[in-house]
Amino acid sequence: MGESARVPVGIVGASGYGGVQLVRLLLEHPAAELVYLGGDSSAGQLFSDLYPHLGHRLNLVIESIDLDQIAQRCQVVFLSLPNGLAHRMAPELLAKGCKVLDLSADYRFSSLETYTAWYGGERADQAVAESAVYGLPELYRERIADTQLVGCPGCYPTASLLAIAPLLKQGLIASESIIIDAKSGASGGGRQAKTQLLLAEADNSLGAYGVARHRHTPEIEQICSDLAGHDVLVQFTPHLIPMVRGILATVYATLRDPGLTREDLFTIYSAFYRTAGWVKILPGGIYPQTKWAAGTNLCYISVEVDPRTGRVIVLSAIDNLMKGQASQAIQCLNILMNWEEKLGLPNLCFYP
Ligand SMILES: NC(=O)C1=CN([C@@H]2O[C@H](COP(=O)(O)OP(=O)(O)OC[C@H]3O[C@@H](n4cnc5c(N)ncnc54)[C@H](OP(=O)(O)O)[C@@H]3O)[C@@H](O)[C@H]2O)C=CC1
Ligand SMILES: CC(=O)N[C@@H](CCC(=O)OP(=O)(O)O)C(=O)O
Repeated sequence: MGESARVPVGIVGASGYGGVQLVRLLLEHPAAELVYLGGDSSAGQLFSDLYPHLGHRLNLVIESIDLDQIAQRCQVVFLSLPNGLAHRMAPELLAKGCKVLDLSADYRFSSLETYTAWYGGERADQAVAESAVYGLPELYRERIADTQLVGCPGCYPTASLLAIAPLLKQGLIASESIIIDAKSGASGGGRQAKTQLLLAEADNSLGAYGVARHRHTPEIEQICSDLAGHDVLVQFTPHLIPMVRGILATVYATLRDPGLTREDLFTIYSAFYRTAGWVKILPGGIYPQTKWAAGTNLCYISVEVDPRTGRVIVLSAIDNLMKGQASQAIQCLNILMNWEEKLGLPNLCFYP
């Protein structure tokens, strides 16, 4: 593909953790050209002053937000902002012809009533929200290819939904029995200063948070309900673990047929994800480690059965900043633009 054929792309919220991952990936992307970086408190600064290790590749200044300017210069815009901001920008960018990929929660919900019940704020863009497609390619690839607005999933929902989708889609579990126990590294909380994410608070410790009320619960439930064809509630408990990157979700559910074996489920999962190059189903007895996914767009899954309890146990590991956020958004970009889905996406972890 020639240099002139590259599609101009911008990132609003470039200084954050999602932003810098997008920058890193787009600099290596053969079909996209990074032409615009936007921000708030970082506006006016050279991106390389914030992230000097990328200075040899990038000489862009972070600009304050001017939607006219962005739409004139960019064909595709990533919004990597705190929740509650994208909905003030996306409708205008869409009206001006841009394709938009929102990494926040603003466009993950088809019902704004659900969104505002969990996230608060006022919304008047129900029609735009309904036009958005949930950006989990393994489940909604065809719809992503056909939209102008992608609501990219949260990190815990990505790990959890990939773990549970084959079971729900094929009616293999009692849908009211789903329990998700998940652990995340501290980068899940973003780059802004938060006391609980200080090294002295988070190191040498493991604790749950958001118990029975985390905002990813309704997001997981929305997609589970879509897969099952009826309303599904889940029990979801996240934990903060003293590491930087990675999520491990352990999902428990009761099998409708307690005679199903680990080998049966390995076959079912392998078939379900046969066209999904980023989901790796591990052979029996091998359980995923978060570090295997670090820096990649991969999701490692293993499925186990406990014949004593009749439960299935699914383990799912991703990098929260990659498959859980930025690289999944690039995967969606590739689909949206009708490019090869693997363009610009790393598939080898950087740990030994
Ligand atoms: N971290 C993760 O693992 C995941 C995060 N997400 C979601 O992705 C989004 C981005 O997350 P993350 O990168 O972690 O967040 P960060 O806190 O690291 O970054 C937030 C970015 O938003 C910018 N920003 C804040 N307010 C404004 C504003 N008023 N106008 C323009 N820019 C603004 C900041 O710019 P400046 O520095 O210039 O003020 C910064 O670049 C969030 O919605 C998050 O919930 C989704 C999946 C995983
Ligand atoms: C460790 C940590 O704090 N994780 C974040 C994950 C946030 C995320 O994935 O983003 P959205 O808010 O866009 O859904 C949390 O639990 O809120």
